[in-house]
Amino acid sequence: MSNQSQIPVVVNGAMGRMGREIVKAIAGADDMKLVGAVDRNPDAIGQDIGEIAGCGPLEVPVTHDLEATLVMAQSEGNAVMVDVTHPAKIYEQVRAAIAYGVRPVVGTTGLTPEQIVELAEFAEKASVGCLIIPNFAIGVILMQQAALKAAEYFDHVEIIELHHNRKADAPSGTAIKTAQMLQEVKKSFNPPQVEETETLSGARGGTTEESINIHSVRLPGLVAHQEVMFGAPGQVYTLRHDAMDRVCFMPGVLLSIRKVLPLKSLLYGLDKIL
Ligand SMILES: NC(=O)C1=CN([C@@H]2O[C@H](COP(=O)(O)OP(=O)(O)OC[C@H]3O[C@@H](n4cnc5c(N)ncnc54)[C@H](OP(=O)(O)O)[C@@H]3O)[C@@H](O)[C@H]2O)C=CC1
Ligand SMILES: O=C(O)C1=N[C@H](C(=O)O)C[C@H](O)C1
Repeated sequence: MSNQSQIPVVVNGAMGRMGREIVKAIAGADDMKLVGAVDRNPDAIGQDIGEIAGCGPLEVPVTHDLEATLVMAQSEGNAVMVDVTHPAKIYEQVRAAIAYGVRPVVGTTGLTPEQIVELAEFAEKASVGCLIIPNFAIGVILMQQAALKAAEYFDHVEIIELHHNRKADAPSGTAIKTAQMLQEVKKSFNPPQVEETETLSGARGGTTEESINIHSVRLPGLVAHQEVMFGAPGQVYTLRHDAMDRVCFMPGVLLSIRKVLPLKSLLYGLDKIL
């Protein structure tokens, strides 16, 4: 495919676990070209991100200057920024990308519901497409859809998410999105059966607006896993997804890059573009 018709993509957080995998996936996609690799790691500045990611030279040096990279990407036209960084800076980074007309595909989790609403309003005003995707793995979307079906029949549900212990945010963006999706059945989950006392604070996990308890486990050795457990008298129905390798997220990342281009507003969740 000619360079002209390739989608220019910036990866923010390119040195990270997800960032490196995404760099490789873009390098292997005929219809995309990596034009920028941003990371805050000072040791990597100027190094070729292709060499770092292990897919050979791409002639894209790592930079810490997101704004300059967005300006350059804007001049390419129809550009996309994939963000896989950290909850602390994500809101400002997505706003900046929208302001420069570079369409954000946000893998970074930790945005508050209020921030998502504000970004949606900003994207709409700017007529710039934006995707916030708490989980790029198709198996997770299937698990969420199965959970939505089960929620029609079960009134009691809890979510257990398990991740590696380098994860900054808890609970996971996936667990929050799963609980939000169950709102669609319009019922109040987990009606109390007894008056509960926590003798150890947090023992029952965090409780969402939907009255769903979320429990977060962090251990080395884990990658990204989630269980949605439904209970009813005499039965327990458990749905589980295991991400064994970050490669499972890459088809969803590439799909999101392609699907964000024609959008003029913000969509939240991979299910919205399947
Ligand atoms: N949507 C999905 O399917 C998935 C989402 N994620 C999410 O993606 C994010 C990244 O995860 P992961 O790759 O495991 O994390 P890592 O810590 O491995 O990578 C994050 C990278 O971004 C860098 N970084 C942090 N803040 C900034 C910033 N403001 N600007 C530029 N670079 C920055 C980090 O540098 P340093 O090392 O110096 O901190 C690091 O190199 C998390 O929010 C995670 O929840 C992860 C997997 C799947
Ligand atoms: O930090 C991670 O690793 C992951 N984060 C996302 C989340 O918070 O849901 C997606 C996936 O679970 C991996």
